[in-house]
Amino acid sequence: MHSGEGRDRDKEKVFVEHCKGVNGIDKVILREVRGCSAEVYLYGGQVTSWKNEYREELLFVSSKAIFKPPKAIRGGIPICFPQFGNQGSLEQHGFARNRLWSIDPDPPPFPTNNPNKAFIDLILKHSEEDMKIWPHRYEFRLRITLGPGGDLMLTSRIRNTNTDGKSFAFTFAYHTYFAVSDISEVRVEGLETLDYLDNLKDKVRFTEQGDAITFESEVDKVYLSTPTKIAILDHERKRTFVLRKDGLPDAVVWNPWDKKAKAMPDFGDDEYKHMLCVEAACVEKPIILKPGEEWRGRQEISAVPSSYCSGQLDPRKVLYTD
Ligand SMILES: O=P(O)(O)OC[C@H]1O[C@@H](O)[C@H](O)[C@@H](O)[C@@H]1O
Repeated sequence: MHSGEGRDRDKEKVFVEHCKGVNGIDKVILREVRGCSAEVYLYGGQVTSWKNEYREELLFVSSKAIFKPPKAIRGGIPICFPQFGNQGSLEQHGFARNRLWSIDPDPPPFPTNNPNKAFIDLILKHSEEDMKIWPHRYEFRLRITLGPGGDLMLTSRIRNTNTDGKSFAFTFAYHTYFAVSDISEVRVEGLETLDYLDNLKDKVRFTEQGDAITFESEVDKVYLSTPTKIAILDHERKRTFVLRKDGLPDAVVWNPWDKKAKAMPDFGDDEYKHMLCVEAACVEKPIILKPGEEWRGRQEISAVPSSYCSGQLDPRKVLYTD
């Protein structure tokens, strides 16, 4: 090996480092030059950390999270596939979040002028065991990219590789747990006046009234056909998360509040105060793929100082223009 090649490889390592996480599970750390980073566990293909250039954690992971099959890791960005929630015959939120993913040896081409160096391609495929509960062949490719400005992008490509001519249907979510200072100081913009299914009321359909959404009790709602941008404003920390999505019409908003928190073994009693799930999802109308067809769903999240979004800018402009 030429020493130049070695140096290049060392440089690449700065952007993508393969190591071991909790319980010796394979983990990948993505880093960008300004100091931001993200961590991805191969177990679940799950992002478990996303930090800004000040090394502040932006995602919530429970102090009681269990990093061991069959439990999914409580926090970060679990992938719900091929079933969201309990709408179907599979375990809650499907099985992708508690399977061991692999590094994709043959990732699909992305635009060649892509300046991002901090990315990882993962893949999950049908196994003989899983075909007993979901009788389909598929390839699920997940690219996780940390942009130079610290934005975190997840792109999923799911292909039907059935050889028996059968289509399959699935629902999906990026179950993102945002870290917030105090849930009672948080506001979500972009979902007001929309229809939603209330999971706490037998999935009955309601219309959201009034202004931005705030939190004072348990929430478990699936907002339907939402705009592509949603903002989560954390007043106390003066931070706004902006979520952009593509191919994912719905958005789930979940906070378990005190009673449910106590009932979850892998979640601290008071931790509900410091998290909010806003999930880019496709729940109401399942995606149907014929053999050979591929679906693509993308989520991009960024964290900006709140002054950028609230007051100085018309929130409508932030949410509805690109
Ligand atoms: O405990 P789990 O399986 O990770 O699910 C957490 C929550 O996930 C949300 O997406 C669902 O809407 C809730 O109903 C559910 O309680």
